[in-house]
Amino acid sequence: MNELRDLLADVVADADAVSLFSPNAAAFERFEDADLPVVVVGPENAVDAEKFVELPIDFIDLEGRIRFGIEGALEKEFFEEGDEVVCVADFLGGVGNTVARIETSDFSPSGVYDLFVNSRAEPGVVRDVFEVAIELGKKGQKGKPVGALFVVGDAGKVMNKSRPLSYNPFEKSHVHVGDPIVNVMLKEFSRLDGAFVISDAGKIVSAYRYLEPSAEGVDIPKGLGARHMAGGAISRDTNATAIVLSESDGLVRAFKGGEIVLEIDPEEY
Ligand SMILES: Nc1ncnc2c1ncn2[C@@H]1O[C@H](COP(=O)(O)OP(=O)(O)OP(=O)(O)O)[C@@H](O)[C@H]1O
Ligand SMILES: [Mn+2]
Repeated sequence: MNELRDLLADVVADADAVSLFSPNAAAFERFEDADLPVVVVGPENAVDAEKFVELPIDFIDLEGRIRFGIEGALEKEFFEEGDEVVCVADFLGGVGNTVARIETSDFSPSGVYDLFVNSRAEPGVVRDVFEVAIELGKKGQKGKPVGALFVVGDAGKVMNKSRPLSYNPFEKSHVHVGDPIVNVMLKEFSRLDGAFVISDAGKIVSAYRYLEPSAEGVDIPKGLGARHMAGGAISRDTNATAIVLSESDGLVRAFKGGEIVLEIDPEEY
């Protein structure tokens, strides 16, 4: 099939770099002597690659994974702006079955890499909160869909721009996201109104906060209500990241600088 070979040759012609997504050792070895930079993107650096971008969460959709990898590699200066990058990825259960050419000059960053790596809060904290939100979205609360709003990082300022709706069950405790017991507590309290406030280091500062940020200049998609507006606005008015689970459409969205930077369907996890 020369036609197919030609087609693939066009896709990879004059590439400036290669990016391997979730590679196995065999796939990586094939590129060992390549004269192009090879960037590995995955949950861990199993092949000991020199150029590596860590995936903080398991992006199920290929676009999410590729976006994160490209944004991370650009940020780490593994690629230069304008490079043409060939990505090799696993798709629909296949291994190394997908080749995509990305022109980084036409690529507008979604901010997803920034969300995890350059947030005020520690990357592991953002990831842990994301995971709680996804799990909550999957299971709901006793089978019923549930919504929740987590405000992560810059907690002092967030507290100043909010007020309590009820007594704070975390008042005197020193608990952190990621502890298994805390995940149970967060899920339990998510039935109640308001937002959770979490510090840069992952300490749960408060539950039941009613956020009162300035919403000026915040533009969220039509159809999303007060919870999302509050999340978007607090992420603009402070350096916090807001992670919002919608009770009505079941999606988890992350806001930074007033913008949605990531939207995930927990059912696909
Ligand atoms: N300013 C706020 N601060 C904290 N929590 C808020 C604020 N506004 C709304 N909420 C919480 O969000 C809940 C749902 O509100 P609303 O339905 O307007 O939001 P929404 O964006 O449509 O979210 P959902 O998709 O979950 O319905 C409220 O019951 C309340 O607990
Ligand atoms: Mn609503």
